[in-house]
Amino acid sequence: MVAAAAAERVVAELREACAAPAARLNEVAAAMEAEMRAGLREEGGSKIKMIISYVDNLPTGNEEGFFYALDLGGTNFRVLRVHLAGKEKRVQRESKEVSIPPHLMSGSASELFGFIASALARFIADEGRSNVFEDKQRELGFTFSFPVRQTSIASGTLIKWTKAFSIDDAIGEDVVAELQTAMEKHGVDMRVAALINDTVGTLAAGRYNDEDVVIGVILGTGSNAAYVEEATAIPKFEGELPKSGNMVVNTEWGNFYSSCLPITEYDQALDEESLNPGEQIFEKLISGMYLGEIVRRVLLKIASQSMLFGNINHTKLKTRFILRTPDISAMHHDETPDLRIVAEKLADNLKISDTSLETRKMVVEICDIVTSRSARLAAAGIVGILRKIGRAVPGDERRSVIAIDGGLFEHYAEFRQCLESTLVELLGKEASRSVAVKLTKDGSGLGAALIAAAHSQH
Ligand SMILES: Nc1ncnc2c1ncn2[C@@H]1O[C@H](COP(=O)(O)OP(=O)(O)O)[C@@H](O)[C@H]1O
Ligand SMILES: O=P(O)(O)OC[C@H]1O[C@@H](O)[C@H](O)[C@@H](O)[C@@H]1O
Repeated sequence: MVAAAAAERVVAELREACAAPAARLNEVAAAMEAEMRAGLREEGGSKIKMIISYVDNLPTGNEEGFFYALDLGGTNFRVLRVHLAGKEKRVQRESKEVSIPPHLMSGSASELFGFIASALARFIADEGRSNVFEDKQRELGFTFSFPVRQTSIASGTLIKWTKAFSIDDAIGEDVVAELQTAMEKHGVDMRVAALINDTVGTLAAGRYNDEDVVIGVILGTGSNAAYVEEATAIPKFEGELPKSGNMVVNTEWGNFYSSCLPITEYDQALDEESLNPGEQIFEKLISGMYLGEIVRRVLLKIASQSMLFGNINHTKLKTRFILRTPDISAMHHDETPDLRIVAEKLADNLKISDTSLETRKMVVEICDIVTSRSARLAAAGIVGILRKIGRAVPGDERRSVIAIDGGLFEHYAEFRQCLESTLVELLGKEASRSVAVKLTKDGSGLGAALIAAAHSQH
C-alpha cells in the first residue's frame, strides 16, 4: 500500500539518523570526557559548566537531627522534614509535594520564591508547636535543579533557566538570597545551610547507603550528572584544598554538544522552537521532557507524507508536547495482542483512530528507536565520566556505583534496561562486573538534609 510504504520510509530514515552503535557511543564518551577536562580547566572552558559544588565531604551515616529540605525540580516542588538518626540510619520523612503552577515558570522571581516560602510556612504551621527545635533555628537544605554558579556551600547565582522555566529577573541573582528574602516576608525563621543541585543530592543519598557511589545521575524531566572529582584535578578551583581531597562536581551535562551526536531533523526543529534554542542539546536528546515530543514530530511527518492514519484532523498532532513521555512509555510497554493501549493513546492524545495492527506496531517501533537512542546516549555519558575518573577501566578492581534518580529512569523499564545493557556493551563484560547502577530515590530530599546536616551550625 502506498501509505504504508511512505511511512516505512520515514521510519527507516529515523532509524538510520538515530543509530548509536558502540563505535559512535565511544566517540560520545570521549567527547564528554574531553569537555569535562575543558570545563574543569577554566570557567567557560566548555559548554558543560563543571560547577564546583563546595560539597567536599559526603555523608558518613552518623548524621543526626531534624533538617528541612526544599526540592525545586522541573515539574514538581516538595517540602520535607527529615529526621536523621545516626548509625541506625532510620530516616523518617514527612513531605508535601505540590505541582508547580505553570504560570510561575514564566512569572517573576518574587512570585516563584514567594510561592516556595508560603508552602514552607504552611508546612511548618501544620507541624504545630513541636518542641524539637526549642531555641535552635531550623536548618534547610535547598535542592535547586537548575544551573547555578555556586559561590559557597549555601550561595550561588542562577546561570540560566532550563526545561520549562524562563524567569528573566532571576538570572544572575543569588537563589539563596531570593529564598531568604521570601522566607522573611512569610515569617519563616530558617537558615539555608546548603544549596545543592539534585544530582549532588542523589550522589549524597546514594553514598549514605553505599560507600562505593561515585556518580549521581538524574534522568527525569531534565538530565544531568554529578560525580566525585579529586580536588587537585580541578585547575580552576582557587579555594583551599579540602581535607578530604575530594570535591563533588555538578557537570551540567545537559548542555553537552558534539558533532558525533546522532541528531535528527526532529531534534533540530524541536530545539529551534524551544524556550532555549541552541542550549541543552544533550538533554533534549535524552530527557523525559522531550522524548514524547520527538515521537509526536515523527508521527506528524508520517501524517503529512501519507494517509496512513486516514483523513484526520491534524490539530492535535500539531500541538507541541501533547504527547508526553509517560504516554510513549505506556505504548512501548503495551503487551496486549492487539496493542489496545497504543490504540487508546493515539485516539485520546492525537485523535488518530481505527489504526491497523501494522500501524500500531510501527508506532511502537518509533517509540523504541527514540527511547533506545536516549538510553544509549545516557550510558555513553556515564562511561565518559567513569573514564574521566579512571574507573571501570582495565586493571581497576574498585567497585563503582552510579546512583540514578528521576521519573524517566524509575518508570520507563525499557529505557532502564537499554541503559544498563549499553553500559555492559561499552565497558565490556570484565570491567562492567565492577559497575553497579542503583535507583536512588529522593536524593533531592534526603541528600539535601544530609548535606545540610554536614554544614549545620548546631
Ligand atoms: N511512567 C513514566 N514513563 C516514562 N517517563 C515518565 C513516567 N512518569 C514520569 N516520567 C518522566 O519523569 C519526569 C518527572 O521526573 P521526576 O524526577 O519525578 O521530576 P523532575 O525531573 O521534574 O524533578 C516527567 O517529566 C516524565 O518525563
Ligand atoms: O530533576 P530535574 O528537574 O529533571 O532536573 C534535572 C536537571 O535538569 C537540567 O535541566 C538542569 O540544568 C540540572 O541542574 C538538573 O539537575
